Amino acid sequence: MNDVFLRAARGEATPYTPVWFMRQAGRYQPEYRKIRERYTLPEIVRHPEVTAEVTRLPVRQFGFDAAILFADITTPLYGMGFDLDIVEGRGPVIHNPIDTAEDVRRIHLFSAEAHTPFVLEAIRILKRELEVPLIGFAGAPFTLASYLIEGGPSKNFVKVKGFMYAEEEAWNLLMRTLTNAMVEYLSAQAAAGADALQVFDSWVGRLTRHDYERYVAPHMRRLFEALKPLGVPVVHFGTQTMHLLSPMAEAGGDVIGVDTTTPLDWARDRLGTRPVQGNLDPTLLFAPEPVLARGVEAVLSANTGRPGHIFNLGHGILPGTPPDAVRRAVELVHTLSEVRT
Ligand SMILES: Cc1c2[nH]c(c1CCC(=O)O)Cc1[nH]c(c(CCC(=O)O)c1C)Cc1[nH]c(c(CCC(=O)O)c1C)Cc1[nH]c(c(C)c1CCC(=O)O)C2
Repeated sequence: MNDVFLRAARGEATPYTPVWFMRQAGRYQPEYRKIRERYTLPEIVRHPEVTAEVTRLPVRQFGFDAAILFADITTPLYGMGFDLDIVEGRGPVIHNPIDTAEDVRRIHLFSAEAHTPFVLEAIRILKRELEVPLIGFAGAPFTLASYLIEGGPSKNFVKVKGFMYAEEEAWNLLMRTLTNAMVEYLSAQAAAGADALQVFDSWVGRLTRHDYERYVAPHMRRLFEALKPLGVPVVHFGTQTMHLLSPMAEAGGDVIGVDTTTPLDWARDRLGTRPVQGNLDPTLLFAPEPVLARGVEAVLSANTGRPGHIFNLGHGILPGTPPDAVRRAVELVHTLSEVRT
């Protein structure tokens, strides 16, 4: 197996910089769009063979050094009693959002075996066939709570923050409930064979540092503490989180995911030897080749040759990204990083 990704995640020196992209499987691929003509996203996830095929596709096509399990951060929410749809171009929409403390108490206890057996089966299939490490993942409690309380994607996060400020006790119960569910979900993924895990706290950067420390950090600390015995590296990722780098790193995660707005060298200087993942601007994949090459080079040099760098985008691949640019970006990371080490 190609274990360059896992070595970098442990902070070890590697012959070249490993690369994978968040949302590397998706609508920018004609092959994925073809599968989507027959299945909706939740249907793909409920068919382990189809999930395995969609997960493998970008690895085979573009030479990524890791695969990420095809699912969504909303996948475990159905079993917890939420009724939701994923609306194209918009994101998850919850038909029975959380409004009151009473709604929090009604959330069902999550069981990975009972509610997401198809996810575990897809992992087992993939582990038999993949030649690169498989990354399992889950949404972080704050990001999940933001969908559950807002009822869908949000711009200003007024409802979720309003609930957090006004109903602190119910908020903490919700965060504890989501933390326990995600520990159960991620532990089951690791037991099924996932080689690494990523926790997506995509929207946490919209909190002030003070609010993060009060309302989120204690739960994140408990989450990462509970994942430690699994013995697999865990990536902790958020976007627009430059002001949260220290408290997020302190909360946990073996690798810190750095988004586009946080300079990688600045992050590395503050994280010491802790491995980092990131942070090419996803829009550079729409740029002329020399501009893309310059962008890749800039990310590699911001890392200043230190071990423990996993190349990624600063956030997910955008719809409409040309597949050839993805292929070229992977090649550039491999060839340019090989020269430097
Ligand atoms: C916030 C979030 C979600 N989902 C996810 C996050 C965290 C990462 C991030 O911040 O980008 C995580 C996610 N979603 C998906 C994956 C699969 C694996 C991979 O990275 O290749 C992963 C890791 C599949 C998906 N999840 C979704 C798609 C879109 C495709 C489709 O409908 O086929 C895919 C491939 C739907 C989804 N699901 C969500 C959104 C905002 C959307 C996009 C809506 C749209 O643009 O139509 C919620």
